[in-house]
Order: sequence, then structure tokens, then C-alpha cells
Amino acid sequence: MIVTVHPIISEHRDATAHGKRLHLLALRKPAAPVAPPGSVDSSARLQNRLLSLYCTIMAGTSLHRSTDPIPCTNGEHNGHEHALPSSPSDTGTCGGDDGIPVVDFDVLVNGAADQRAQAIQDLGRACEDWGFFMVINHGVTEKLKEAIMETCKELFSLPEEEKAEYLEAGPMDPIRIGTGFFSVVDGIRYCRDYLKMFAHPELHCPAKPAKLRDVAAEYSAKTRDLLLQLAKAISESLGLDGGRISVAMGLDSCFQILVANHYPPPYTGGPDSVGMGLPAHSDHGFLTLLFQNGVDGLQVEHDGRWHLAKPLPGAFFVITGDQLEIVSNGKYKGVLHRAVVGGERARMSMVSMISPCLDAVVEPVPELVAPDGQGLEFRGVRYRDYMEHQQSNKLNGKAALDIARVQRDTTGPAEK
Ligand SMILES: O=C(O)CCC(=O)C(=O)O
Ligand SMILES: [Fe+2]
Repeated sequence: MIVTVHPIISEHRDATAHGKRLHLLALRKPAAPVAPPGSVDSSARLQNRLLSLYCTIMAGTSLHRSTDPIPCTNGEHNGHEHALPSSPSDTGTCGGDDGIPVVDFDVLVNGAADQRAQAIQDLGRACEDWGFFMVINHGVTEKLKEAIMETCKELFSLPEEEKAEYLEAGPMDPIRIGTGFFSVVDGIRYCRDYLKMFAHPELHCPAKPAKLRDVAAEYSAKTRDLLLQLAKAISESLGLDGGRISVAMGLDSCFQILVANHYPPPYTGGPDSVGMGLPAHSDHGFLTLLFQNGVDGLQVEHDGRWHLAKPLPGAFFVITGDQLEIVSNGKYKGVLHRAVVGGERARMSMVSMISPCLDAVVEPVPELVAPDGQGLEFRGVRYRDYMEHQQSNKLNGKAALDIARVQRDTTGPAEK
């Protein structure tokens, strides 16, 4: 058989030294040219091309499984920094490379009709099976990601008095900082510093570090665009018009939060001081975008097991939230996830979450419910109330969703 070797292969060989992929590559058509929607610097462009090739090699579609991640080329996202402490008091086990779906954003937005249709279908499967996926070729530059991460890191190391005014803030206050935060849940100590800022419709931002406002403005705008495009594609994957979910939840005036999490080492001490990051929970919003500082620790629940999420270089993780579960009448679930930390290095994660407009009453779209109302899973709840409820209580799996769940009478008629 004669195979044509695409010129980009040598680039791929140089960067990855993975001969076996070269062989596979020769048997499949090269990936469509990658032109991310936003501007990208040249190293990001090379990375995007490699990732796109990788997609082509692994599955020949826009979605593939991350069972064989590309080794780190930039030293940042090496994903091998992980030493799991003992699990919390559940029965979950931790997997390694467990086939987390990967979505090529460029195909979703710019692909030819047939590629797009396939990508939408694959996206739907990722939402339904996992509620969690990675997105590549997303157009948000590494430079911007580094800038927001570094600036938040600076904030965490400011003296306490610089942050004092935000330390006592309540769940609906637009800027909240929790620092040196240690809570004990079921005998496990969870430690995390966090910064939470409302980013849209209006950006609220601590005065220091001085550059935070500009960086956060740019980062929130870029990631909001990305998440809103994903919302459109998710709407289509549910068999709805692209704008349907957006209309149902008022995403035109969506609410957005940026969260920086910092999990400081070392995690030492007695049995009650096993360092954990964040207890299992689902997110109260609609869709969450997350990247980390090269230190693993995010785990997602899938098929009754905890799976360690190892990112492809440059990829974002996407986490489906409770509002997607409600609006889709439970077809797509808000995925349970947690952060487990235990290595020598501090872990940081950066979250950008979009949610319905605060005053939107979110309920299942009628198209996804039988006309007689049979199978209706959720009642309408104002998002502001939902968020306040979830944020005011201890993080406890998916318990918050119960306030929206339709309670069925399972007792049957009383005996006479
Ligand atoms: O740090 C992580 O990886 C998880 C963070 C998270 O789940 C959250 O902030 O809601
Ligand atoms: Fe979360």
C-alpha cells in the first residue's frame, strides 16, 4: 500500500517523538486546517495543529478519547505531579487516563456541515455520558491563561489586610475571598483559598493586584464567548434550535463568575489533616470552563468511579452544571466532581462559569417533556435563589438540586 506522508508529520515527530502516531496518521486523512476563532500566538498555533492531528489520528472525528495523551511539550501541563492521598469516605476509586471526551471547538464553529453535524452529535454524547469533556482549538491564548493565573496567584500572596474587606463576604456578594480556608467534612480536612468575582453583566474586581481588572475583563469576555458558543451547540445536540437554551435561560444577559482556587501544600499532619481540595459537588451554574496550573487533582464521577482528569496541552475542561440538568429535564446531568490534592507543589485552578440571568426562572424546556407533563423532573426555580441556596449550604454532592426536583408520591394510595 502506498501512503502519502503529510508534511506536518515531521513537525509532529519533532515535538512528540511518537512514532506510532506517525504510522496511524499516514492511514488517515490529515485534519482540517485549524484556524481558531481568536488570535493565537505561534506556539499555541503549533500546539493546536498537533492537537488537531491527534484528534484525526485517534478517531477521525471531532471527538476522541484521551486514553493516550500527548506528552507535555511546554513543561506546564505535564499532568504527572499527582500523588493521591487516601480517598475520602466514599467507595470511589481513582482512574488514570479514562477516555475523557475531547471536543474540537474549531470544528463545532467552522466545520463543514457534515463535520459539524458529527461534532454536535459527539458533543451531545459527551454531555450525556460524562457531563465532562475537554475542549481544544478554543482560541483562548496561553498568554491570556497564564496572565489570569499569575495575577490570581499574586492576589493570594497579598498581605491579609489587603484582602480583609472581602473575607467576610456572603454568597451573593460580588467579590469573595476565602483565605487559609480549612473546613472539616466527614472527618476530612479540606483546604483551599479562593477568589470569587462576579464578572458579568458587570465585572467586580479587587483593587489589587492593579492589573487584575484588565486581565479579568479580557479573560471573562473570551471565555464567555466560548461558553456561549458551546451553549448553542449543546442546544442543537438536544435536538433544539441553536438559540433555544439561550432564550430559555436568558443567556443574552448571562451571569458569569470567575473563581480562582489555590490549594496550598504541604498536606501533612495527623489522620484528621489529610489534605483534600474540594468535596464532591456539582456546579450551580450552566457550564464551567476550567484549567489548572499543571498540577492534577480534579476528579470527575463517571460510571460510579472517580476519574482523575488529565488535560491535553492547552485544553480546557468543561463541566456541565445543575442548570443544564434542569433545563434539559435531566437528559444531561450536572456532573459530580471534586479536587484531591496531595503533592509537593501548590495546585491552582481557574474557573469561568456561565449561568442563566440571575432573575431567570429555569425550568425544563417544554420540547423535552411529554405534552401531558409525564416525566417532568424539575420545577422552575429562580437562578438567584438556587445559587444562594447552594452557596449558603455546605457542599454536599448534588443535594442542592433537590429544591428543584419534582417530588413524586411513591407511597401509593393509603390502605383502607
Ligand atoms: O480545582 C478544581 O479543579 C475544581 C474546582 C471546582 O470544582 C470549583 O471551583 O467549583
Ligand atoms: Fe466545581
